[in-house]
Amino acid sequence: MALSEIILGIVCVFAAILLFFLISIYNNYKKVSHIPGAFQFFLTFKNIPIISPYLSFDGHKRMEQLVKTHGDPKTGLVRLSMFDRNMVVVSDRDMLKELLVVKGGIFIKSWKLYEVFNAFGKNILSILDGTSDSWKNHHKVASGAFASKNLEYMSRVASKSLDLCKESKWDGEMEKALKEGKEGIIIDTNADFSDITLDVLGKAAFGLDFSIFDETNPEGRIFRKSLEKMFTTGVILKRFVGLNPVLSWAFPWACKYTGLDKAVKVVSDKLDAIIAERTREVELRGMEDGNTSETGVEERKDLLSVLVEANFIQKGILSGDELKSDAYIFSLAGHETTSTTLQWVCYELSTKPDIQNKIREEIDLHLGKGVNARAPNFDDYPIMNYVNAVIMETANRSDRNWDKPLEFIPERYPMNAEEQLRIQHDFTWIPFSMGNRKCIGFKFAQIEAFTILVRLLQFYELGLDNDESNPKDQIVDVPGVTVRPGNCRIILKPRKDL
Ligand code: HEM
Repeated sequence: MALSEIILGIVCVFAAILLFFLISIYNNYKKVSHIPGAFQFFLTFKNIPIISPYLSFDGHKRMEQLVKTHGDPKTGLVRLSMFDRNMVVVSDRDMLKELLVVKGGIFIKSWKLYEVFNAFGKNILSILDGTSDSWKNHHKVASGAFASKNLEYMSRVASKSLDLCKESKWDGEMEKALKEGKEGIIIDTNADFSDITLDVLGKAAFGLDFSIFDETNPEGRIFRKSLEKMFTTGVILKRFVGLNPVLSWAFPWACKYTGLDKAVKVVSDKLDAIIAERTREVELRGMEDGNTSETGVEERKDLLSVLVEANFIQKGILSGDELKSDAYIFSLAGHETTSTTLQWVCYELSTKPDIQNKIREEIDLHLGKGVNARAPNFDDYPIMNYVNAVIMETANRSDRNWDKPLEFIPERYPMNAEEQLRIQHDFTWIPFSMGNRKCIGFKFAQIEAFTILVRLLQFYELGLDNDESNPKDQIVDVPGVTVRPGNCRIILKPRKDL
């Protein structure tokens, strides 16, 4: 075959692909042509010179900019073509209410997005229709699981997890740094908060020690590694191979080759064993309609145990496999999200010493200072409103609901727990979504972030090592399930006032 024929063949293939894309975009455009607002193209390639500003809207800042510059002037609506489907960006409070509450039964979730979470079958997150009996059953049982006894237990675990990271990692590094005349240590916020929140998750969600800060529980470590493989390799393979009409034949082979098969088996077997054990225990305790009989079996408070118990109280409306799938999704939904929130809070506080001092004053006032200080707990959460306002402010970025949205003003929130809760239900603050598909773990996440942050600030002052006036040293958005701060070097310094 002549070279010219090969080149012609390649050109034809590329032309066919391009034509396919253009037809897909046109077909998709027809579906949303009646919606106002700009129609933009979305690609995640960030570094294509000249065209990347028009093709990449991945970070939250870029998305905000897009809504502002190209959104429908009245509502902020923007339509994005994702080539194989459309995305409509909605940021208007009334519209969100319409979508998530009034017409929540019509706007069901997208199959393509949520199928990747069905490693063990459908679960509370991946059931598309929030009005279906199946979702209602999952929700009924899961709501019972996020009970105060679990949250109270989790906050004790969270405080200890911070201590464990401090003792096993930061203390040693700090001693060395101080000896060398440095004022503190630079921490890897992504790795360290990920470790802390994963430690919390293992203990408070499964009653398992993942052995993150020591080597004492090899079984826990294997489980954790397998879980992480499912979160990363598993989700990516399913999305780009398993659900790809052209490549799906290679999915079983890819699972075997990457070791995903083994990881899924480890997680599945362990969750089955825990669920069977906890079911036996609940039956032994004779739980029914919330009454506990005295049988001597100690009551467990981790999420999975409380989930099994809630299912028992609901007369077993979920099967063992459904419980397993919910447990898996709790671990996926509840890990990176909280870690990311903490990373952004630390970044904000490290650049705002006044707010950091104010938050610490509230902490010291309630928990004492120095050797007399006690660790935070569940009961402190509704009292320390400034800490919560700082966390809420970090997660808030909507100029359709707030004045000066890009300025960091925790004082914009009411300083009492009831009022803070009210604005979490009226669409002025929506990081956990709204309506019946609102994050079921929102209180778990808020109390966890609260506890870890308070404990951290009891020991340290936070500073930023980046020189933000240098464009090359600025914090960048790293997109993932959530957007985390990249290139962020937080300095921990021992508190001078202790
Ligand atoms: C800062 C931390 C968190 C944020 C910002 C967050 C945010 C969200 C959002 C926006 C949704 C709606 C997603 C969708 O419908 O596709 C959601 C759903 C969900 N979240 Fe969270 N979440 C956080 C922490 C947690 C934690 C700690 C857990 C569990 C331990 C959890 C469990 C869930 C579950 C099970 C759902 C599905 C609820 C349903 O569809 O009925 N989340 N979360």
